[in-house]
Amino acid sequence: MNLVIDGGNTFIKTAVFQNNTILDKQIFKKEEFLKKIDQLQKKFPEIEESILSSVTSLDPEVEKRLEKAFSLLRLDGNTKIPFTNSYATPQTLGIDRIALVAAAVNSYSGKNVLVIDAGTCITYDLKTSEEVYLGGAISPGLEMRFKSLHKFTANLPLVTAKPEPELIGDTTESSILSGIINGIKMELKGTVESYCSKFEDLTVIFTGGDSQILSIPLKNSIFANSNFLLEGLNFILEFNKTQ
Ligand SMILES: Nc1ncnc2c1ncn2[C@@H]1O[C@H](COP(=O)(O)OP(=O)(O)O)[C@@H](O)[C@H]1O
Ligand SMILES: CC(C)(COP(=O)(O)O)[C@@H](O)C(=O)NCCC(=O)O
Ligand SMILES: [K+]
Repeated sequence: MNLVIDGGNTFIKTAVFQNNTILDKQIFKKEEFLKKIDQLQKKFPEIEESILSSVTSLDPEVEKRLEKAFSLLRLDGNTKIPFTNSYATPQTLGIDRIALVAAAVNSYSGKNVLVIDAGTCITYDLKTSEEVYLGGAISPGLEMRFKSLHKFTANLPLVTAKPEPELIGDTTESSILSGIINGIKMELKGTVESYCSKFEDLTVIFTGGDSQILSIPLKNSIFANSNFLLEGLNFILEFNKTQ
């Protein structure tokens, strides 16, 4: 039984896997981490291995607790991975993006895949049909855009996201909702189109905490998968057991 941990810039996500099936999934803030580890250890005493991917620094006590409770694989730039990483600066590559590409290898090997993860940032990652990771893009996430409009202007309010805003906003709030949510959707559609024109038979995976509210029409080659990064971490953990 495996415990996989995805430490993002906003939330920690964990999943317990048994034979590639998720038995439990949690999403929580960093401050709750220690309590959550104890709860998971009690609920799933059969957990033996764990993998940690964090894009931010964690409380050293957390890592100590994880190492004590389960054998811990820390995902970093040196971890063995099931694909060729041709990113020019592998040492600065977000390890969350490594996990997303591993998930693409696991579920769609032999295919060109674009993985879009809408969280604190929106990341775009391209894996070729030959299992080579080329890179992609990093764009400000949904909340970041609301916060930046508020923080970097004199009078704009901090608006809370609402689904499906009208194209033409006729109030300050609806103008901001349209500019941000419709703007991101147009970014998503335009980016998918650009990648589709460069890579034939492209599979697109849409994931991340904001993928629901930012959902775009899922054509036959676009799939939503809220557990994609967690699946990628489990695949890397299983892959390293065979190395
Ligand atoms: N349970 C939740 N509570 C609050 N916000 C959530 C929740 N699930 C998803 N979200 C949305 O997901 C976003 C964070 O997505 P996530 O992929 O976890 O980010 P990251 O991986 O960068 O930490 C938040 O900005 C929020 O809009
Ligand atoms: C871009 C990210 C902050 C995304 O993190 P997230 O939205 O999952 O919190 C993370 O992938 C990162 O820190 N990347 C480092 C720069 C790079 O990938 O080139
Ligand atoms: K992300």
